[in-house]
Amino acid sequence: MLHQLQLEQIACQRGDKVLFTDLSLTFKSGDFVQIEGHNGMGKTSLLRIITGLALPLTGRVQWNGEDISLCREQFHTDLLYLGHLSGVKPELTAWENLRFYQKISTCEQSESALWQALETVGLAGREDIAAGRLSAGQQKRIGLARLWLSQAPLWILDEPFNAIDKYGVTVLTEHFERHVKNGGIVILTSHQDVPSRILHKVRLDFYKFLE
Ligand SMILES: Nc1ncnc2c1ncn2[C@@H]1O[C@H](COP(=O)(O)OP(=O)(O)OP(=O)(O)O)[C@@H](O)[C@H]1O
Repeated sequence: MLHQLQLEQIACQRGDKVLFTDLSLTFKSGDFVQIEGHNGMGKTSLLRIITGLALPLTGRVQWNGEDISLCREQFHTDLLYLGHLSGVKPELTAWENLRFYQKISTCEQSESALWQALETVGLAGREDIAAGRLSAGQQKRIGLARLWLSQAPLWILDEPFNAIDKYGVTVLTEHFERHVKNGGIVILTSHQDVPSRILHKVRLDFYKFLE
């Protein structure tokens, strides 16, 4: 199935400040997109609007032709959002964190897939240590391991490469490319260069609100 995410004339306000206006974009199956912009430009705010976690000042977000507020359940089945903190619970081990994710989402449910995901992100052998006692990069990898379990077509990722080493960035990027080649959509923010030839960039500065 082909998917489409459409942003129509989005304006975003945080506090008393309008960050950007008139943002209209369409993302389709096969799109791998990086949202670019300086610190504080509104990248995280935009991702939160796209996921439905925040409301735009004006405009609307549509998933497969329907407003996301009207197809909430389907949209959340189709979406994997990893925010800055990736939702990792520090008191649970890597294994328990992923098991919890399997329980609460429509994703690959088998235990062998869980072990494979841990192995792929380099956490095999550390699966029984509480996440809070792992390094920042290892904690980040627990969150990212979900990308190897997820069956959601739409991946929205806020700074997925933060704290990830160079080899990890390559492995992740290849995984994103595979996902979009299989009909998925990947939208991410990153302050570092993403080593992909199929990546498109959207500069948020172009939509900056000018007072
Ligand atoms: N809870 C909040 N209340 C009011 N203003 C906020 C809040 N959170 C963020 N902001 C402001 O909104 C603006 C955009 O923040 P946002 O986190 O979306 O930027 P960003 O582009 O993702 O930044 P960075 O590159 O530093 O991660 C910033 O100026 C910030 O101060």
